[in-house]
Amino acid sequence: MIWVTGEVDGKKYKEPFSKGIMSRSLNVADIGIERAHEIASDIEVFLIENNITEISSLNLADVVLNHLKQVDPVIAGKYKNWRSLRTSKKPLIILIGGASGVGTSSMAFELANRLRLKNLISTDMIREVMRKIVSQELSPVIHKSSFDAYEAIRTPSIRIDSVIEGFISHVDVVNVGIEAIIERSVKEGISTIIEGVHVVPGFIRKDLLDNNNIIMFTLIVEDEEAHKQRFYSRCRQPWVKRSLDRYMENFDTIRKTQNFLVQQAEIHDTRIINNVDINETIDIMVSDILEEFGGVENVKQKS
Ligand SMILES: Nc1ncnc2c1ncn2[C@@H]1O[C@H](COP(=O)(O)OP(=O)(O)OP(=O)(O)O)[C@@H](O)[C@H]1O
Ligand SMILES: O=C(O)[C@@H](CO)OP(=O)(O)O
Repeated sequence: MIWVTGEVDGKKYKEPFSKGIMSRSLNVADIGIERAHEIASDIEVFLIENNITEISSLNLADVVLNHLKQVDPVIAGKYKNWRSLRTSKKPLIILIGGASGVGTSSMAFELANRLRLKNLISTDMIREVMRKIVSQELSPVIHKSSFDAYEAIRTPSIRIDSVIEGFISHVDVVNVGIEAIIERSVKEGISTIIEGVHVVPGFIRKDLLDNNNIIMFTLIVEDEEAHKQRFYSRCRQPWVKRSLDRYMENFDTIRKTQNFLVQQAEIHDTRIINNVDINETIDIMVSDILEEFGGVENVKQKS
């Protein structure tokens, strides 16, 4: 038996070496699960051949890194960035925005799984709480959806497009909750993913962005038909109660909000991902995160 020792919050731990745990950790570095299993097996063989029956997690990470440097320097760089990120004192805050139906919830869930992050918050849930606190009279827009909030605007529309006017008013209210979640996550030191239509480039307070490990992505579905299919696909899931008709009736305004999000992302230099292939979307986000916060070295894919 090989034992791995470590310390978390001042408490020492000792657990059996597990190839499964190591594979999941390697997979975060964008290695791919099959390759990760192979490398985990190689590491186990190395430990056995060197009669290592107990090793600290930090020394084990060095063993893995030295092995990866021989196997593939690009992967070694990604693993090094991931370790640097994992041991960072600052929590990682990931914000995933996108128009209704583009896949922010699904991608956030996949990313949380890949990065082994436990804190995942939907802006729809933040809005639901706010709807209980803020009355219809005080803020009619919060009681609507992002794409039909314009129907609740009381003040005369001063912008070119009332749909965007309504979207901005709606998001502005939910944004108070988003910033509160960011502040709490930073205060508690908990890495968090926040996802939903209310994550808009340029709407988050600059001091929050500048002082923390925060990265934002804007997901889109470029192709209109593919975007429509997302609503069909979601409504086929038995537990989904949201009616397909409502999204189809409002599809044009949903597309208008997507165009606005793209404009905002371009102005604020936010990564836009055309969310077509789940694995590609996740790989892009993981790669950006490792490069942005791994900090140790920029890892360029082999050409
Ligand atoms: N990259 C993808 N490829 C194929 N299907 C996807 C992809 N991403 C999401 N989907 C599917 O599209 C549907 C909508 O995804 P999801 O509910 O995550 O969208 P959303 O952006 O969270 O929507 P809303 O903001 O309205 O809740 C789901 O059925 C999901 O499985
Ligand atoms: O406001 C919206 O655009 C969507 C986002 O998920 O919420 P709902 O489906 O509740 O309208």
